[in-house]
Amino acid sequence: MSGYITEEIPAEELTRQIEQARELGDSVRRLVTATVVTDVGEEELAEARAHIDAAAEILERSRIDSSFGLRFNSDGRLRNWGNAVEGIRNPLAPPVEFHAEADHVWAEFDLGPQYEGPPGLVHGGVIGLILDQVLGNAAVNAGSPGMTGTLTIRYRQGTALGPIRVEGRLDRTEGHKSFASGTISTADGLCAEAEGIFIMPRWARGLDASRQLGVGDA
Ligand SMILES: CCCCCCCCCCCC(=O)SCCNC(=O)CCNC(=O)[C@H](O)C(C)(C)COP(=O)(O)OP(=O)(O)OC[C@H]1O[C@@H](n2cnc3c(N)ncnc32)[C@H](O)[C@@H]1OP(=O)(O)O
Repeated sequence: MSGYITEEIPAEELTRQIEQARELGDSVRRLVTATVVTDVGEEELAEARAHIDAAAEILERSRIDSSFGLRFNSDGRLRNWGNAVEGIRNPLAPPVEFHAEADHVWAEFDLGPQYEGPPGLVHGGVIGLILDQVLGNAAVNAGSPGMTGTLTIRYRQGTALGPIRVEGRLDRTEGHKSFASGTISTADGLCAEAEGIFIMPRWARGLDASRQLGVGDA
């Protein structure tokens, strides 16, 4: 399967690259938020756009031919910088930093105005995106990774934009299938709950366990 890449970047250099990636992602995330809520006049919009286009031209001077993929470094670190939920260099990702406990994974983070669906509330698709990842990570954390086969979401109440908490856990496994569940909540209480079936695909069943993870730690 393409997109799974092995690298040998010296540890110190990789640490520096990770810092730079986070900084770049954070700067563009700030830009995305500012773009949604800006109220400046026509002249300032034109000025900002010229700067943004100039920055894009610099970044485009050299680029990889595909998406970022999943990169395994020789020191054991994994990079999934393009991941839509936790990719540090992906400005579409919040990004979410998951914490792994013995029996569940969790994260707390803010969803800004770029994630709006109904006015003031998080878009339902964004909720699905986040629940997919947290349930998937719960399966990974429990040692039973897989790709999403089925994801069922119950939206209990609107999720206000701002701080949220997500949790996921592996409930049971059955052959190549992992059954996981999880929630999204805010200060208003439980907002959405999900159940998912994560399946180790046929093509991955013979691979080394580290190659089946599909999530990065950087
Ligand atoms: C490398 C890891 C990355 C790990 C990635 C970790 C990160 C997770 C977070 C991100 C998650 C994603 O976004 S993943 C991206 C979104 N998902 C996808 O693109 C998946 C697309 N679908 C597929 O690739 C495939 O259909 C699979 C992998 C779901 C299943 O195909 P398969 O590999 O051929 O499996 P197969 O042998 O037929 O079936 C195995 C068992 O699962 C059942 N089964 C098959 N499909 C489904 C289904 N949709 N929902 C329920 N159950 C199903 C079968 O009945 C069978 O049960 P039995 O007879 O054994 O009882």
